[in-house]
Parts: sequence; structure tokens; C-alpha cells
Amino acid sequence: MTTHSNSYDETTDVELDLIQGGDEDDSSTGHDHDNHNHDSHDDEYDSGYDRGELSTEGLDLEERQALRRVVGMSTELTDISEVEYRKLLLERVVLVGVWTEGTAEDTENSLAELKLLAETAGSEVLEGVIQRRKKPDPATFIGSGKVQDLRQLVASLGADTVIADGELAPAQLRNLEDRLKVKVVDRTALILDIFAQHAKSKEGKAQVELAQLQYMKQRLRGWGGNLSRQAGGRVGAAGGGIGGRGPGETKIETDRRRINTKIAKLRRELKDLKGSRATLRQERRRNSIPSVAIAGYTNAGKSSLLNNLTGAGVLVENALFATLDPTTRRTTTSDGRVYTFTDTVGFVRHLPHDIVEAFRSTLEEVADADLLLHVVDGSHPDPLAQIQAVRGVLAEIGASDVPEIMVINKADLADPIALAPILHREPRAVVVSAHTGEGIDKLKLLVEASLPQPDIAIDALLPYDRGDLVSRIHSEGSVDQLEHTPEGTRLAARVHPGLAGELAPYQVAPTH
Ligand SMILES: Nc1nc2c(ncn2[C@@H]2O[C@H](COP(=O)(O)OP(=O)(O)OP(=O)(O)O)[C@@H](O)[C@H]2O)c(=O)[nH]1
Repeated sequence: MTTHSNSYDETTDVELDLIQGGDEDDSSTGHDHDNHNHDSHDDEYDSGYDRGELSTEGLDLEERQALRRVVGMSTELTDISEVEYRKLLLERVVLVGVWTEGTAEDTENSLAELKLLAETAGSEVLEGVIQRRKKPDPATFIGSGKVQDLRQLVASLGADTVIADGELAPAQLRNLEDRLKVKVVDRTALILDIFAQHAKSKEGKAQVELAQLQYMKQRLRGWGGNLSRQAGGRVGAAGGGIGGRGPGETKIETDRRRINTKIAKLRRELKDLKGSRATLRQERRRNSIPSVAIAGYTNAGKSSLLNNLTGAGVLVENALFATLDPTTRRTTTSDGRVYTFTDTVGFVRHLPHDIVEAFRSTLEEVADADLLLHVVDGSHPDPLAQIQAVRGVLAEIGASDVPEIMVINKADLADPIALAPILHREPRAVVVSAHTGEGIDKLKLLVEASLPQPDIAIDALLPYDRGDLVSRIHSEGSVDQLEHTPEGTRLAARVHPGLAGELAPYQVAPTH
């Protein structure tokens, strides 16, 4: 990403324009690998089309009326072209970050990622500003002088939202809103908002709502008397724009007690849902079906990899956090043993703690797995930072001990020279492309070799009415010899302990 200023002065506040509008070359933003091209102010709404998120179906009556008021039309919503519609729904956003540690590039990468997050949430990013400071200003995040500059910038661009690249304390948020006169959102609220948009299952929705309520509860006091955050109060992709989706103002402004009651109710619901998920997992475990979890940074290509490995047909989107609900697919090893792949929620730098907590039961899929495929986007400018962020979350959910294979994806886009340091550090890494299929066979072999092996030798004679056990030996174990005798099927095989127990009555030789 190109910046307008090279003068990173340690002592003074330096403002960097990161995201350039209008005529600037988009390649300068350094993340065109994602095919996002939203920098222009006046066109380019195409990636929204790709994600198919322009459906007007989700709008309720109030939103339809609001939209009609805005365009001054008495016709039906469907008369408005999709592009017009999209323009009306976009929040016009200015990003602001504080560079306190690391290199300028780290801060720029973080802001570039914030831009993708904002676009995923359905915003149009007009400008990005970074201020060099020793630490964020406790009152206003950026220095008070810079707040004035930002206010002018916001006014001149006609922005309606400012997104801070960090988690704002309630007072910082209130002060910034007071001074900037527009809505202010932080990175955490933005991520929660994306999760709210993408949650599909009952469990996913409950998890997101729980995380949002926790976030809001801590900020109850900070929000009194500020700009309205009434859900549906402005035209937004799903009502209310960033920070307005999910539980709206009505819930927030009542009182802490009501929020606590709701939190308790959600926790109970989640406990029940967790129970059924655990039963399924136990069932898999009882049958000793090995499980492989696919984890990694958001947009690394986890769903694409699952599709390539299993033909799962899972939706793949060039959007952050497209998958929130775990998807499990069965597959077989080359010698016919059944095992599963589970694709789960993507990770991101500074994944809000409330999210990790709320998604704990989902993330336990990863902690419980026999093997972990850690997918890395090999074409990303800073894959090592992503690897670090993922490992941080893995540690937080107790999954550090799960044996891991690192899968460096998007080999078709990646620069082999840039991958060298990762391959050096991660000797078990496999380079693949979920798109071209490069490296996938090698990965499959490595996965098969890393699965827990059935290791109890049996020699059983199974009567012909126990064909069910014969097929289980085939799918769960490894058959060495098979013979059809007048009394039944005689099998020498290696199986897992659970199956060995069930076969005990049919043993013709002691186990060893
Ligand atoms: N060129 C290229 N693009 C890929 C490859 N694998 C995935 N992609 C693209 O990367 C984007 C993200 O892919 P997904 O499979 O949805 O990634 P994910 O990790 O499941 O994403 P989240 O669910 O958002 O965390 C999509 O646009 C894919 O088409 C690859 O091997 N090569």
C-alpha cells in the first residue's frame, strides 16, 4: 500500500492517506489479490453482486418505506435498479488507525484488512488515515488536533461513519462521536456486525447475539444521549448499518438487567444446542471415525479446500467470515476408511474475545479433532502475521496440542520466493491450490498417514447375517485378509478398540 507521506516522525503526529479515492490506481492499495476494487467513489459495486448480497428480500416494511422516502419514489422497491439500490445502502466510511508499534507496513496491512472488513459489512470506504502515536489518546483514540482534521475530512467527503482500527473504550467512542458528528464504530463492532449478517443456523445466530450483547453491556453507559443507534433508523443492508444489526437500541436502552436476562437465556439455549453437537461428536468418537478440522485465517480458502478434498459443494465467497457454521463432510482414505473434514469459522487478528467466548462450542470442533489443517493464504502480503493470529486463537480454545499440517493455499497466486521463509519455519507445510488442484494429492496422502491408525489385530468369523459388521470393518478398519467360508466371512483385519469389542464374540484367535 502506498502512503502519501514517508515522514514517519516518532515525535509528531503524522497522518497517512492510505486509501485513495477517485483516479488513483487501485493497485497501490496493495490488496488487489482479493479482487476488491472499491476505491473509486462513483462506481464499482460489482463485488457485492458476486456475493449475491443484493437481494431485496431481506428488507422489512420499515426499511422499504425508508428506502422509498430516500429515492422519492412511490413505485415498488423492485423498480429500482440493483446498482441504485446498492448505492443507497452503502455506508460511506472513513477508517482511522493509530500506529503505536511494529512497522508502518504492519499498520497499513491492518488498515487494509479493516477496509476489507468494512466492505464485507457493506460499506464504501472513502479514505483511510493513520496517526503515529506512542499510544492511543485515552480520550479520543487519535490526538485532539487530528480529531479536528478528521472532522473536516469526514464533512468534505460526506462520510457518515468512522471506523477505528482497534477496540475503543466507551468514553473514546462517545467523545469521538460528539466531536466528529457521525457514527463511530470500532473494529470489534464491525466484526460482530459481519458475524450478525452471516450467521445462518440457530446456534450461529444465538452465538453472535450473545457476543453482541456482551459487547453492548460493557458500553451501556457510553451510549446514553449519543447519536441514535436505533436499528432500522437509517437505511442499512439489514437495518441500522454497522453496529445497528442484531439486537437494536430497544434492547440496549432498557437496562442492564434485561440484557443480563437475555444473555442468560441465550446461554441456556446454546448449552442445549451444544449438547446435541456434543452427542454427534461422541457418536463419531464411539465409532472412532477420525476427524480432521480445517482452520485458518478468514478468506484463506478453507471452504474451497473442503470442496476440493471432499466435493462438498460448500459455498465459497470472496468475503471475510463467509462460513460461521461448522460444515462436516465424510470422506474415505484410499484404502476405504471413513473419516471426516470439518470446516469452521475463520480467524482474524484481534478476533474479539466476546466472539471467541460465544463461539467456544463451535470452536471445540477444532480442539477435539484428531488432526488440524491450518490453511494459510500464500498470496497474502503478510502470511506470518496471519499464522501468528491463528495460533493465538488456537491456544485460546485449547487446540494447541492437536497435530497440525500447515496448508499453504493459493499456490497459483503466490510468489514462491515469498513462501520460502514459511516453508523454512514450517517443515510440515504443504503448498496447494484449491483452485487448480496442485498439491492436493500430496496433502491427501499426508492426511491419511497422519490419521490415527486402527491398531488392534482381529481374526474373526462373521456369520452371513452380520454383513453390517463386515462393512464396518471395511470402512473403519483396515482389512488384511478376507475369505468366504461355508460358516461365514473370515477376516483378518486391524480395527479400533470400539469395534474390536463388538467383534469379540466372533473372534477365532486371541487378539494381540
Ligand atoms: N486463486 C485462488 N483463489 C482461491 C484459492 N482458494 C480459495 N480461493 C479464493 O479465496 C476466496 C476465499 O475462499 P473461501 O474458500 O471462501 O475461504 P474461507 O477461508 O472459507 O473464507 P471464510 O469463510 O470467509 O473464512 C474465494 O474468492 C476463493 O475463490 C486458490 O487456491 N487459488
